[in-house]
Amino acid sequence: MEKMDAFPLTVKSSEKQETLCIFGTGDFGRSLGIKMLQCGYSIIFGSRKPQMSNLLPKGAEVLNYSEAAQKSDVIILAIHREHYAFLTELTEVLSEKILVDVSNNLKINQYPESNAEYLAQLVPGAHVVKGLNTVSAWALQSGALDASRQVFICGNHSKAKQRVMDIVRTLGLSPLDQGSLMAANEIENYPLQLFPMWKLPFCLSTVLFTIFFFYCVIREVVYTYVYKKEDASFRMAISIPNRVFPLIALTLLALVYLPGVLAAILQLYRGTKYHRFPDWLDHWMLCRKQIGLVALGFAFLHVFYTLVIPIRYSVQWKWRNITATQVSLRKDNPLNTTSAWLSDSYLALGILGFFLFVLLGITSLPSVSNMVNWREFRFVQSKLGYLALILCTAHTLVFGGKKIFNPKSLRWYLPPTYVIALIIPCTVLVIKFILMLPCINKTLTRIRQGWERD
Ligand SMILES: Cc1cc2nc3c(=O)[nH]c(=O)nc-3n(C[C@H](O)[C@H](O)[C@H](O)COP(=O)(O)OP(=O)(O)OC[C@H]3O[C@@H](n4cnc5c(N)ncnc54)[C@H](O)[C@@H]3O)c2cc1C
Ligand SMILES: NC(=O)C1=CN([C@@H]2O[C@H](COP(=O)(O)OP(=O)(O)OC[C@H]3O[C@@H](n4cnc5c(N)ncnc54)[C@H](OP(=O)(O)O)[C@@H]3O)[C@@H](O)[C@H]2O)C=CC1
Ligand code: HEM
Ligand SMILES: [Fe+3]
Repeated sequence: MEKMDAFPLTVKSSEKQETLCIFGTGDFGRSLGIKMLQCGYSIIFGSRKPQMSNLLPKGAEVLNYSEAAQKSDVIILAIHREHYAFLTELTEVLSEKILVDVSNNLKINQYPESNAEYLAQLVPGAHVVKGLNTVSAWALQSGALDASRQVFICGNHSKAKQRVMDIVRTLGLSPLDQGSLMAANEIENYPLQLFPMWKLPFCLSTVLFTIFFFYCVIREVVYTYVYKKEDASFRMAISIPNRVFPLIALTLLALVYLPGVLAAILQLYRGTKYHRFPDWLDHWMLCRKQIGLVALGFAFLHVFYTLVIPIRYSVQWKWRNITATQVSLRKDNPLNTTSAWLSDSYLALGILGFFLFVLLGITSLPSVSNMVNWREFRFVQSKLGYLALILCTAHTLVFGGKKIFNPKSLRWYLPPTYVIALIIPCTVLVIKFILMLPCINKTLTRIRQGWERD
């Protein structure tokens, strides 16, 4: 029985002794060679100085470029684009071979054409396939492929592409076919991007934080010092952040839903949905998820900063003083039911708004969004998202209460932060409300179904 089990295995592994050729004995060539040897391929390196090459994996053969190329019909070029020129001398040997371009550049759009297209021009007889540029030499060697196992592949020759995708799969990675060599440019730019969708929300919150932090310092620390000669600088640790964080959370949440209403206005104005949106609106629409998640982060900060209010020394000191004063003056202080109602309502609105906010965050996790269909996802993201925006806006409105319109709350003409926090959310909600009026909504729906004015 044992022999029967072992038999098919040996056949399979001997079948797999496919020979692959790697040009270049640098970091990437070596790491790839080791990985491929481990996966059962036999490897032949091509090098300028085959005798000089040490540090190469055991079991690999090293020849000069032209000899190595003859040994295999798949050649992986682990060479920088700048050094491709010598390949023109090898056109004859390389004709009809599969050339895998793994190269990256230092900058986005560094050259007019992609490296892979340049290679295809240099060696017209070969089948060029782009791929593997998104895995790092280090990750291949250490086996720590935690970041991403996806490998984008493109090429004009479909058999060549299939062959490379099989190799990628054997290495334990997941190939993703991106189409013809025209996609190479995008594949080469991909590893050069640093969180492109997170840039806007990140910059936006940094700018908002800086501006409003200083705004509050002026209103609450400098103003207090000038008029009351009191040092309120300790407010910079908790009180002021707890004005700025919710302000950013609410503003960013409104900015998630603002592009949707702007798009609707634009569609109504143009009377068609078949015109492209301007680039800025397009980009804004595409990073709404990221803006929303950053907003959620700030909402969490607000909630945690709010939780510690009762245990802060300055707050306890204030309460003790009020109590002591009341005792010494023998003044009693009956419960004001209206204040109790207002205070409880704004807290309840905040908690419910936060709950929906978190729900939105949870449904954006891939494992959750994969479980719901498109309609359900839109329902949560759009309807419940608006509800979250309404609740959070109401939370702030009720918290501000009558003070919002009271000129006494201005300090040096500067309104309190909650007034500023309400501007964009209220604008979005008012426009959304107008867009939902039956006559406007009907036209919008028709436009979105393809109807055109005139
Ligand atoms: C915490 C959090 C997490 C988030 N996670 C995600 C996420 O994972 N993924 C994500 O995409 N967004 C996410 N967002 C962003 C946001 O919730 C969604 O973009 C939301 O769908 C925007 O709602 P909207 O009503 O403005 O949608 P819009 O896309 O503006 O749509 C408005 C209405 O118009 C219709 N419509 C729009 N365009 C067309 C068209 N071309 N043709 C026909 N009908 C059209 C829609 O059906 C909809 O009824 C998240 C937000 C937050 C706060
Ligand atoms: N390092 C990484 O993590 C990754 C690298 N890549 C890509 O892989 C390719 C190789 O990268 P890497 O291994 O890091 O680079 P190295 O500089 O370490 O290696 C390049 C190799 O190219 C060969 N070569 C051929 N002609 C020349 C020449 N004229 N001048 C210099 N070298 C030449 C050399 O091999 P020999 O001496 O044997 O001839 C050299 O070792 C690049 O295109 C890179 O963008 C892609 C993904 C990740
Ligand atoms: C568990 C949920 C929440 C609780 C308990 C809560 C509680 C509070 C409290 C106590 C204040 C008053 C702070 C002060 O006295 O300085 C406040 C203010 C505020 N909250 Fe919340 N909140 C919650 C969720 C949210 C959410 C989700 C948002 C918006 C996205 C939000 C936006 C605001 C805003 C804008 C202010 C005004 C800040 C200022 O200018 O002083 N809150 N909240
Ligand atoms: Fe061919």
